[in-house]
Amino acid sequence: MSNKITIIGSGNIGLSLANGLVKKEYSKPSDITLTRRNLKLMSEEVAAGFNVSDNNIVAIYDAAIVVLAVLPQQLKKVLEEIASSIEPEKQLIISVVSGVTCADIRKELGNNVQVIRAMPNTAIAIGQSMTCIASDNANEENMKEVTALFETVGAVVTINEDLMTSATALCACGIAFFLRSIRAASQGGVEIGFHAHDALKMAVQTAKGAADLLLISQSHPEGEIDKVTSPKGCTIAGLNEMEHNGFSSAFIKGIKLSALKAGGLYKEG
Ligand SMILES: NC(=O)C1=CN([C@@H]2O[C@H](COP(=O)(O)OP(=O)(O)OC[C@H]3O[C@@H](n4cnc5c(N)ncnc54)[C@H](O)[C@@H]3O)[C@@H](O)[C@H]2O)C=CC1
Ligand SMILES: O=C(O)[C@@H]1CCC=N1
Repeated sequence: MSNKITIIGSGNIGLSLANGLVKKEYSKPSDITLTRRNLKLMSEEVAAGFNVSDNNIVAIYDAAIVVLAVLPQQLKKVLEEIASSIEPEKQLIISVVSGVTCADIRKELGNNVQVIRAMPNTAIAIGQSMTCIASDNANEENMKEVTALFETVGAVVTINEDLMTSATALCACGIAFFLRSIRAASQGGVEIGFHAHDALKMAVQTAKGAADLLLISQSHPEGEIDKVTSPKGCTIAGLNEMEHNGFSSAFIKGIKLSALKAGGLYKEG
């Protein structure tokens, strides 16, 4: 397989992916082509050594991997544009577009094209993504290649394609949910006496410590919570107050709604 990658759609996730692959030395910037309709917005990427193009057909010409990273409502136009230029025996499609199945993509690109769906999150830019991948027709070699690609920029789990919208909600949207909870913690910190900058730093490190406790010790959140909640103590008082106000319930409901929405985006237009 050649090492050329073309990313169609250089927005938030397309650029995060490109930057992550370069940062972790999976690719050189010169092996990645980024496409966007308005190239005036790509001066930073040009300076970083990426190839840029506003012509998707030219941009995929010698790519081994074509990554689709446009919005669901922008995808049909892109697929129609590149359909006759894709070379199924030489090129693999990776789609990070939410709510669009491998079969939907093959409907436009042809049945012999191998398509792998990937759902990363924006932490891919710093090599810390949780990426779920799925395919209904890719061969083992391509699945291994794509697993290796995403493993250089975070953790990878292979799932059934019908769980892809759930993965979108839990992992891709999830970045925003955890960020908002860190922001809320820092706002609480300001109310109890810290300057905003210090409160945010303290909240971020505390969140990182909580995540690392689970990752490194392989423990369960409730087991770790039990270690913090002293009898009649201040932690259980705060935690129960949050639960009385629907903390877990709000999180669960948000994830369920995001999953519903993620599944419907392509059809809604
Ligand atoms: N932002 C995120 O955290 C994640 C997004 N996704 C998925 O990735 C896709 C992109 O999302 P974002 O990056 O957030 O959106 P975005 O709006 O930031 O990026 C889309 C990019 O595609 C470009 N574009 C539109 N039409 C084009 C065309 N015909 N040719 C070339 N470029 C074109 C736009 O100019 C824009 O730069 C969506 O389908 C989304 O569901 C998946 C995982 C995480
Ligand atoms: O909000 C969205 O629709 C995209 C998909 C997952 C993360 N961002």
